[in-house]
Amino acid sequence: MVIEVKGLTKYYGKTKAIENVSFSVKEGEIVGFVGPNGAGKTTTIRIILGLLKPTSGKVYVFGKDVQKDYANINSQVGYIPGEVNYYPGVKVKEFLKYALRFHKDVDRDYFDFLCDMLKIEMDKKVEDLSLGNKKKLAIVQAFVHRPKLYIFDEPTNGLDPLQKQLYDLIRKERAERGATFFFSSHNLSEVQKLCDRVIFIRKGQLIKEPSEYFNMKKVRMLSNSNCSDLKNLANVFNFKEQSGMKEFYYNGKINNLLEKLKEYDIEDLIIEDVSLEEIFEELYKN
Ligand SMILES: Nc1ncnc2c1ncn2[C@@H]1O[C@H](COP(=O)(O)OP(=O)(O)OP(=O)(O)O)[C@@H](O)[C@H]1O
Repeated sequence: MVIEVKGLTKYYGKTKAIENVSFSVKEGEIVGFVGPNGAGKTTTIRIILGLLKPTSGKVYVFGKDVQKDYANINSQVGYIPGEVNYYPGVKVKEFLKYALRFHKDVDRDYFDFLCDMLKIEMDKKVEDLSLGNKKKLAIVQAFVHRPKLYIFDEPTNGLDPLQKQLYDLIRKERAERGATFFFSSHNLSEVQKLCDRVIFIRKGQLIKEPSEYFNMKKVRMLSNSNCSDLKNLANVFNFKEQSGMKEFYYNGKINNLLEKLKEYDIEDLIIEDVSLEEIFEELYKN
């Protein structure tokens, strides 16, 4: 395992931020960490990086305890924080020169490649950069030493054009070097495009086994039959009916559903995939 989080709990004074959070991330995986504002994503990420102490629980990165060994571990991690703040009065090129000094043996060709790809404007002052361009500097910082593990806290935050560039880089690093990625987002469609797996967090606790919802279908049918016993079919959720239009979610075997539907006189039927957003909303509602 590249990341192992075991029973993490963190209180800020009396405020409980996360409670008994456990999960792991394997080598070469791209894992999304998704939850609404205040769910506990940043807290979890900061503990994984050794920047915050948990109230209880343990985190192992590359098999090492982050509380004891974070300096060693962090040299193999690329991190993009949620908020990027830089010293004012410095030019981009000066800042990057300084940032590179933290790493041994930086591959200059790869550095040039990153700066070209992201169209970094070397002669601008850091404080004059737009938020998107500041984030680009954070991306260069995170990727330049080609670490084995990347941890990002809301890396693109609604910055659409940047998202594509970042995702291209992520795919390249995984394909060429088997790198591992763990990143938080509240944008589910963003995560859906890229991740092998998503871990959901809400009010400081993981939502168990959300993957079972990934095959959820939305069924809409027009029928004047009385279909109210559909509510009792296994794996039917949120059955709603308005005049002849019936709508529900279904999470079971399609054959079982079709078998049941034969009992009704149906004028029209649509069975479609449900977006992660919608699944998420349904999960949260319940
Ligand atoms: N330094 C702090 N002191 C007190 N409470 C805090 C502190 N940092 C976070 N919290 C609280 O802990 C909870 C989890 O916050 P956290 O920032 O980890 O969530 P998040 O999922 O990253 O949210 P967001 O997406 O809004 O950044 C929230 O209730 C937040 O108000």
